[in-house]
Amino acid sequence: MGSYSTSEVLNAAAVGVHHPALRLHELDLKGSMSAEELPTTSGLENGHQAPFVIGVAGGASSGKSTVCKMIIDQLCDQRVVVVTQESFYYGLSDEELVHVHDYNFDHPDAFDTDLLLSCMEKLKHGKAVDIPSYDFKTHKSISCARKVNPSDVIILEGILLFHDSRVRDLMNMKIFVDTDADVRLTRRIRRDTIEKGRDIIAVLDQYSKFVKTAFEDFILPTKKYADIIIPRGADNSVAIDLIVQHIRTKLGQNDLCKIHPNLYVIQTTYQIRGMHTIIRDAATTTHDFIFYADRLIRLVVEHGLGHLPFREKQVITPTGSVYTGVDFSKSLCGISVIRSGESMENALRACCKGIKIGKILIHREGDDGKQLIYHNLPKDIAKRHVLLLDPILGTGNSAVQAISLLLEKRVQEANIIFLNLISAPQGVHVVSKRFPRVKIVTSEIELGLNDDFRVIPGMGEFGDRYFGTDDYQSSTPFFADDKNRVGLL
Ligand SMILES: O=P(O)(O)OC[C@H]1O[C@H](OP(=O)(O)OP(=O)(O)O)[C@H](O)[C@@H]1O
Ligand SMILES: O=c1cc[nH]c(=O)[nH]1
Repeated sequence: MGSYSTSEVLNAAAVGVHHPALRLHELDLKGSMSAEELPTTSGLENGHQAPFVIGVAGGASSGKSTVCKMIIDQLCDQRVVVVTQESFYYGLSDEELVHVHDYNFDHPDAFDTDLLLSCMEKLKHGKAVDIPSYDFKTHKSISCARKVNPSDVIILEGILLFHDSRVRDLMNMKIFVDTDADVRLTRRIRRDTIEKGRDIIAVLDQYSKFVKTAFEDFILPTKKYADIIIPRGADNSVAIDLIVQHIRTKLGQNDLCKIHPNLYVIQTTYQIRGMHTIIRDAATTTHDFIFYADRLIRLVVEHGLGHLPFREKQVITPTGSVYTGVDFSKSLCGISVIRSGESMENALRACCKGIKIGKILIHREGDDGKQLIYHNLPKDIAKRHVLLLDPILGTGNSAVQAISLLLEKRVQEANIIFLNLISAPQGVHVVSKRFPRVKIVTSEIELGLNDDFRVIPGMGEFGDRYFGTDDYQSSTPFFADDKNRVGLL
């Protein structure tokens, strides 16, 4: 870790001052989103938003893959895929194999760049692709070896990625990992002799014959195309933090919490991403959908409860010691928005013994209009903190109807915590603008809404999938014996 803080470097960059932690060429640091620039339907094509493509180039053993890994780890709440240029090595012919030591693997002609371009074109248009794999032992290419799905962020990594202008043109951000030649050579010797068991003379021979000259002739000249040059590669964590901040800004998701301080997105983990992957998959059975939605709901409910006020409380432990803790808030209730919100009642009951739960029914008229048609709320609701339950925040119309009713019943705006599984930025914007003191707790922020006002990527019609009333899963049994799970409509 260098001795510079991220904000120090950002400030330096923002006012155009050179900072030694990174060299900025064209990085647009003024790109943070205002509320008006939040993703809208028009920014999305058939529900697909073009991925952010990052190119990471630099000499062999410069630490490119470690830089990529650090970026991926920090972007763990985004869908990120890495595509390596090495996957696009041409396989060697029998004749080339005989003279493999004379083959220049560091030359631009060693790569099937046309195939790389066609794969990237598909990924950029939101289509899954089959990527080849190159076997470093046999020097053969295996076509269609790995399926890569479209993602929010695509990282392209390789020594010669900036050599071909068509490949460069694919990239939203170009990073050059600039590591000293002696460090690269030392790493190469260590990797090839210790990890690959190769003879040191052969390694040095290849280095001086091909690797060094290719770096000077083809790789180094492409450094000028980089937007960001990272000195010291993966050791430069300040530069990597900055890059991640910039990507987040461009994706426009993290900023939502800055624009709306009432929005709380639960800290993601790979477990949470895994659960989301299952419930978002159209092929998931009703049984699995319920199981994983329930797990996620429980996490959101627990997180939401953490926003309730508390009083300090001391207890005596079995060892006779004093434990200073807190006492749960007692005056609360849940209000579920029929019917999808009812799926969240069990989790709330499991966390808050004996909690009162009221209901609100909002009727959807057409695709956008909503009308409140029924409610049954605790009589003393005005004195309570209210956990409003509805797994989907889309346009925000239903939430606005529900919250308006609660305010009519004299619930304090600051006493409302709206719990949901997924929130579209549009809904967050609408609810927060109208009710800035209502807290919104969610597990993921979505890309936006489609032309039918459905959340995308979303999970389809939540109520139908949870209560088993959707067409494509109608043969799957659901919990007809559980009155909470048979919708009330
Ligand atoms: O933010 P909005 O655009 O208003 O969308 C969100 C609403 O849509 C869903 O209910 P839906 O109307 O699908 O009814 P259901 O729960 O009965 O299936 C969801 O449970 C919300 O209530
Ligand atoms: O995408 C959406 C929008 C509203 N309600 C849902 O269940 N899904």
